[in-house]
Amino acid sequence: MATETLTRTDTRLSTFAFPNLTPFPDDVPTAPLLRLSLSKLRNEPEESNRLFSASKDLGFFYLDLKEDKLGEELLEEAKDLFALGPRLYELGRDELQKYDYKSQGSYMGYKGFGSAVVDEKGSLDRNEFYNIPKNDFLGISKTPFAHPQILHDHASLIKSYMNHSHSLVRLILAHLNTHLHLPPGTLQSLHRLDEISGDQVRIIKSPPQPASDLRTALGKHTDFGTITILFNQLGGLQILPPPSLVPAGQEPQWTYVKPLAGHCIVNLGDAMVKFTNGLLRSNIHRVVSPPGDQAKDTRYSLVYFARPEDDVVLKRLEGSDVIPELKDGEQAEAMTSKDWIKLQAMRLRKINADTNEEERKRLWEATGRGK
Ligand SMILES: O=C(O)CCC(=O)C(=O)O
Ligand SMILES: [Fe+2]
Repeated sequence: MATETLTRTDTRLSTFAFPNLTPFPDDVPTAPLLRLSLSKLRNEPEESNRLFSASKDLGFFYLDLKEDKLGEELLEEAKDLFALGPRLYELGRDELQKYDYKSQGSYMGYKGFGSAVVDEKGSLDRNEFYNIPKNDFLGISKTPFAHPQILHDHASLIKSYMNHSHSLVRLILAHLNTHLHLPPGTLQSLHRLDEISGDQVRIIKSPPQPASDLRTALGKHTDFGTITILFNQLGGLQILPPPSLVPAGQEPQWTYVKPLAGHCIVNLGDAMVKFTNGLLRSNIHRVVSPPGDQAKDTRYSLVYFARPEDDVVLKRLEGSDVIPELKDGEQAEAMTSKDWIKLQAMRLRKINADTNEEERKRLWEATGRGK
């Protein structure tokens, strides 16, 4: 009996800790994300109120996944996908480049290292990532892309992770739907698992940077979709807090989000801002070199992006007395989710080896993301 308990405890520890990684330094300021619990969210109305507050104030929160069946399945699968990451990138950049579908107008598949603009100076990114489309892995696409064999070898893990992430997203949407006083099921009906959308799993790799030349790995942005579920093990993610959360008289400072074992980080994307006419927040964030000694480690990061179905028009939702009205004379935008995500995902990747610095600066300027 004692042995059985010990074994079980050991397994749990290996799931919830960050083994073999340099700890996050304790002298670095960290962002004040609310810490919510999935198991409490299911039972306690106060936890649901905190979720709504976090979605309005910062648009980012931690979600403790422990002691919940869905949560623990996600933690287990996230751990397995973190183990898959290095094996995927072992294929090498030349091999992975075959799966870059930019020339076909798609952001799915591989994005090579240093192939997107990250700031107003026209600097290039310091990461590579692979976007695994839900459409392809759940068999919804009529014309799936080719993907590396190692992803197909782990298709059941990837599918299960997509299913579970999507369930978590729909649970969060159900809470938001209630607080927004929308007709029952409104948000969920725009995010059906089996419909074509830009949903994807992203596995990111950022190698250690030269200590004398630390740069932004992933440029500042808001996420374009609905809800992002993020697993971090090393620091590097930073948010710029909104003025409402900064003490009077101080300027907002980029602040690290400390990864917490057993938790995911949840953030809201632009679609939620458009659906709620600005009531909910999609906060600006970026990825830089991890803090302190963590900078020497290779950083992997795992993301699930949930986005509205392709045909959904991103505009204020009807039927709520909580969502602010459009101002007099203000026109509702009429872009579909498909067009919005594609525009945002591709605009900083419109470069090649010949694109000079001036052109890269202009591309950044055109995004309106500022300095
Ligand atoms: O790697 C991270 O922590 C964040 C990644 C991110 O913001 C993104 O891929 O949109
Ligand atoms: Fe992001």
